[in-house]
Amino acid sequence: MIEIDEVSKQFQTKKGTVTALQDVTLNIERGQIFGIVGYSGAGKSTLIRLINKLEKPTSGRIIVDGENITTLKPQLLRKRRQNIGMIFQQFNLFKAKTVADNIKYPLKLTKKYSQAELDQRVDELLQFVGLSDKKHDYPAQLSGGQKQRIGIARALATNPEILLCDEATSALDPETTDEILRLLKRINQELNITIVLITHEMEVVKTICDEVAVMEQGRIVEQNKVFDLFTNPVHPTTKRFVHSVLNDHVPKGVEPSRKLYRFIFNHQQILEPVLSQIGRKYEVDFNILYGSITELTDRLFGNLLIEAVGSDYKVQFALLELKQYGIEIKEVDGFAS
Ligand SMILES: Nc1ncnc2c1ncn2[C@@H]1O[C@H](COP(=O)(O)OP(=O)(O)OP(=O)(O)O)[C@@H](O)[C@H]1O
Repeated sequence: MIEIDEVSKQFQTKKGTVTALQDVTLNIERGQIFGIVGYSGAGKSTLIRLINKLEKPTSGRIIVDGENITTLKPQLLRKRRQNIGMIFQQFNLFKAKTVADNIKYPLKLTKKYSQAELDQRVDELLQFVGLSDKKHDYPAQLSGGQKQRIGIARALATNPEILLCDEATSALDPETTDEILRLLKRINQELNITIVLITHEMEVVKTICDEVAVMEQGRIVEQNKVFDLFTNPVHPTTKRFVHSVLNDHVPKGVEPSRKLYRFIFNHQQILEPVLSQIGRKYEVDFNILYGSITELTDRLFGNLLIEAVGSDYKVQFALLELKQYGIEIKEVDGFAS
């Protein structure tokens, strides 16, 4: 649905040329919630702003719904933009307009609707985001979460097929963040809208994304389905992001001389008491030092830090048999992982 093809973007500044994006290629399929994660300055905002041509690429092509938007004439571009809604970290509501007028704004630009139709659409959207009672309020009378709901209602007004979210929950507390993420999930599932979101918070990716690209210094350093990226991160930056939410560190006070392993397993094995069975068979005690079971895109992901106590060769046999159950086992060498 969205193809970003070898896109680079440079900004000319007083201090010289800044390269914000370098040869970025990305394919975002219809119906997905696609996350783009990276630290500050990685190029996320620039990338998302290219999708609705708020920025123009220096080179490369951006194809949305089969159409090259990089070469679109202004009039057609205005029309195509109605198909792409956008929400922002700071909500970007018009302070002097009521909630209803904020939501009507993009519809009025199209000049296609009667007053009665505008009012009906506002009512529908307010009901969808759960704020029907705020219709005549001004943004200053709303909480952050409510402002973002209105931002979302406004972005959905023209019935877009794509919703771009620029750090949409970064200004919100964790509870409100959860509410907004649940609303985004509903938008994706009930309205079948493809969502592209940028964030520096891996928790957001973990909660709602299907697929994710990790950015660093203007490049995509890794891209994968969320489950695969969390269970098997490859690039050091991805590992740092993943570790930030999985808390899979070695607890303080564990001496480096002990035999430690990281066990990674999925839903199937969680149900089976393989660890105790195999431990008994080979006279190996498995001590769980740290464990987490995380839900990722509706699948469970188990991650245990385990000490194996037993003679070396029996431990090796036990580990071999555990691997046959599909458990991935990594030796934790000097606690570096
Ligand atoms: N309009 C601009 N003019 C000059 N440089 C820019 C401009 N926009 C972005 N940049 C630079 O491009 C690089 C990428 O910025 P961008 O805002 O896309 O990153 P980001 O990952 O979204 O970071 P943040 O989360 O801090 O916004 C940075 O070095 C930034 O300073």
